[in-house]
Amino acid sequence: MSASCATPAPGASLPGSLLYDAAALRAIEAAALAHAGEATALMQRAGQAGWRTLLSHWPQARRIVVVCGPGNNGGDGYVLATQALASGCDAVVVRLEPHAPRTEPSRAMCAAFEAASGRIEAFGGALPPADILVDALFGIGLSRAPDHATAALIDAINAAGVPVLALDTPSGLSGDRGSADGAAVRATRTLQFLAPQLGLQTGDGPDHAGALSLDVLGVDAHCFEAAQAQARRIDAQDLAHWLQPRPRNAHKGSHGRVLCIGGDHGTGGAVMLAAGAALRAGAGLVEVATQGVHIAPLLARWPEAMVRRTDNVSAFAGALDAADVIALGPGLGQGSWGHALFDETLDAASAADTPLVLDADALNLLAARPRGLPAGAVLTPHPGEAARLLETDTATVQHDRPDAVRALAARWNAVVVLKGAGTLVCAPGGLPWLIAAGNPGMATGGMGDVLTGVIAALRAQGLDAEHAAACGALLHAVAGDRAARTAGERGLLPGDLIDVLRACANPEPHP
Ligand SMILES: NC(=O)C1=CN([C@@H]2O[C@H](COP(=O)(O)OP(=O)(O)OC[C@H]3O[C@@H](n4cnc5c(N)ncnc54)[C@H](OP(=O)(O)O)[C@@H]3O)[C@@H](O)[C@H]2O)[C@@H](O)CC1
Ligand SMILES: [K+]
Repeated sequence: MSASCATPAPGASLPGSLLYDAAALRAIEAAALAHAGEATALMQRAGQAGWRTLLSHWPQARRIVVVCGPGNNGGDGYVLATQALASGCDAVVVRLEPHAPRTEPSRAMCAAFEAASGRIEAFGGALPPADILVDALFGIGLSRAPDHATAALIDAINAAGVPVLALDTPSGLSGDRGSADGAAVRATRTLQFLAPQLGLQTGDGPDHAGALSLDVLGVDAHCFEAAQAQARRIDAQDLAHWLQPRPRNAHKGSHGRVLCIGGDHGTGGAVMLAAGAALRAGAGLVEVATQGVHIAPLLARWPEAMVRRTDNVSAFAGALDAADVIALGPGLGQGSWGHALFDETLDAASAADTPLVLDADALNLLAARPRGLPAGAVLTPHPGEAARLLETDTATVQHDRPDAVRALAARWNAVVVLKGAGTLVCAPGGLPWLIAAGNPGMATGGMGDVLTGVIAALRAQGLDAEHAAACGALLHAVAGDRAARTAGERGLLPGDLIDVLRACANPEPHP
């Protein structure tokens, strides 16, 4: 294999930024309190940051309704409401009877609000008229699904038809897992405190959190050393880290040879998409092993590809030997043809240690007939395939995507790309990568085939399995966003991504 993309040397700095969970935030908070003293000081800063955020995004708002819960998240809300009053706005706190403040600092902030003649209303089924709602019900202290009365309050927030600013976390959503066990606020914007939470950026997180802001509350940088990160977030800016300009004396052999295997009768388009994506993502040579009936249309679309008919399985042994990377699965099916190709390919790849990218039916076949994989394999399941690979159900995977991707990587000793909103990529025992790009237009048949081709092409160009998977998932998502910018998300096709892949795969180098 060649090296036209760069895998960072061990210890080299990695792109992106870190994401955390509630335990990490507690550790940062403890370090900050040990350093700076009082909890009320941090709460003051949090509420003031909330007020600044509200003012900068909704400067016209005059009627401000703050929904406060019983903990310190509620305390932040009382500070914000007090600030709003001081600025001449009409600020009202709404809360459930059992949600009177329970912590020392939130009691103090509630008392300060009342001392400033702030009004507190008990929620009786309807919220007062508002230009904006502030969600200060629960933050990182959410410990269970909201009960009936709390769910009614959350439903009223979501039904109010005005912008919602959530403090720290949209109430009801787990900032660790990216899922909700019951009712959860759908915010227009969420202002996170201290450090960004992983759960706001994967699964249901983006739909509930809305736009994201962060305020570190003036906490000293060393306080963050105590916190264990849960993921590394990468976005479009980070592509240039891996996709450097090519050396001037490169030749096609420098960029590796990808073999795409799949396309049973009726699903030939899948392997064509994978091959086209591999070509556009920069593979030096792309060969396709498929049913003979697909060869003519494939060559009409991609004359650059080499083809191998596989009506007879033994006919493509030479292609297996020659490949630097094998992409197995697009359109493979689970019939006898697919089974035979699956077995033959895994045997050959294991014997020769050829890097594999497995998708679609290759994953279903693997789940049905578990076997060891050669080192450095990449699996790209959607949540349903992930559930089969973990012998669980899709809801369980989506309930805790970070846990699922770590478990998959450990179970299969492979790099795993768990697709869906906030795609996660994880190597065995590694820190997951969070792909901060992509859009719901990409939830269309064939998008996964494009991803498979992209990852295989990057692997062929010299990235190791983890970096090929992370960079490939990012490149795929960035291409999806670029294609959607032209004419919208609805109706976006995998072929639209392939059309823009080349432009995305050649980012401007960092200065
Ligand atoms: N980290 C920091 O440095 C800073 C943190 N700050 C802020 O503090 C927040 C964390 O505060 P927190 O620990 O008091 O937790 P919080 O989210 O208010 O909720 C806990 C309360 O809710 C209750 N409760 C939970 N679930 C419930 C349910 N389903 N239904 C009903 N009740 C439920 C729970 O009751 P319990 O589980 O104990 O019965 C408890 O009473 C953080 O997100 C940030 O906004 C900033 O002030 C400054 C810097
Ligand atoms: K909240």
